[in-house]
Amino acid sequence: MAAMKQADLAGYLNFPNQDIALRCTDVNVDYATERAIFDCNCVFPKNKITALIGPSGSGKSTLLRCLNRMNDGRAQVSGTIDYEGTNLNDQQINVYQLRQKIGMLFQQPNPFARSIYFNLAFGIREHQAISKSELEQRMREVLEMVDLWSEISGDLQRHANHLSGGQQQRLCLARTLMLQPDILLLDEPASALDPIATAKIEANLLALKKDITIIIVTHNLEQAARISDYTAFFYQGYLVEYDRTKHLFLKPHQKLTADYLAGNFG
Ligand SMILES: Nc1ncnc2c1ncn2[C@@H]1O[C@H](COP(=O)(O)OP(=O)(O)OP(=O)(O)O)[C@@H](O)[C@H]1O
Repeated sequence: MAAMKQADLAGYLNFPNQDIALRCTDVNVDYATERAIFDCNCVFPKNKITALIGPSGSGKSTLLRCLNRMNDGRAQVSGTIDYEGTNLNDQQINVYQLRQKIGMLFQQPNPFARSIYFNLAFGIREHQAISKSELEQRMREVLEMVDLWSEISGDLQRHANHLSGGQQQRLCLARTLMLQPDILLLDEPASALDPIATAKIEANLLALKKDITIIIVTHNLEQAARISDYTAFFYQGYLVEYDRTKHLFLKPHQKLTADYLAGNFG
């Protein structure tokens, strides 16, 4: 299989830099025993939601993890990942600072086993000097963004483990937002949640994209169709097709994409 033809991608790769949050050029990722991403060229437009879809093992999470250096120590990444004129694959990059700007949310909610207050305060206090009143103002703002403020009646001392799974995931989202990221990477953030909790996370993401670029790995094709602006379809480590979501879902160019969307394999 060959990587998606440059001609098919040309329109997107030519997006002007000011509209692009991240641009991958010739990215390859090697684990000790296998290559997981082959010659990936793609862009992630600013203030849009891009979904990464594809069958299990197609490389979606591997590529996502390249975008904030989560593959360090586990895989060899080559190629360029341009973020604001810097190659974030450059070993000189301060990864700690990078992850403030490019935050990540995982499949399982993973709050610290402490209060909501601690969860929200911890990261930002590590990164910057902030007064108590500013801190608490920002806590309220992010909890409102994820619709948790009213649900917890403003009780920041409540233990995070006493929240429902969906509330814990929204708390983790709020924790990431405390650092005011430019980009959010989400690896199946709703797959452990029920439909109501999933709908709340999706509504949060749609509201957040006015300020933040969002890249989401999802197995849920309906979710990708509902919330994303662009979709990238991966198969066996290759980017097979990338397009506006409605085009890719309604009129895929590649037979492989059409077969996957039709449920012929997965
Ligand atoms: N830490 C690792 N060490 C070695 N190989 C790995 C590692 N993580 C992933 N792989 C391999 O890389 C390939 C891509 O895996 P990846 O998890 O990126 O796929 P995926 O599309 O996200 O799959 P899923 O949808 O099941 O999460 C697979 O063949 C997988 O076995």
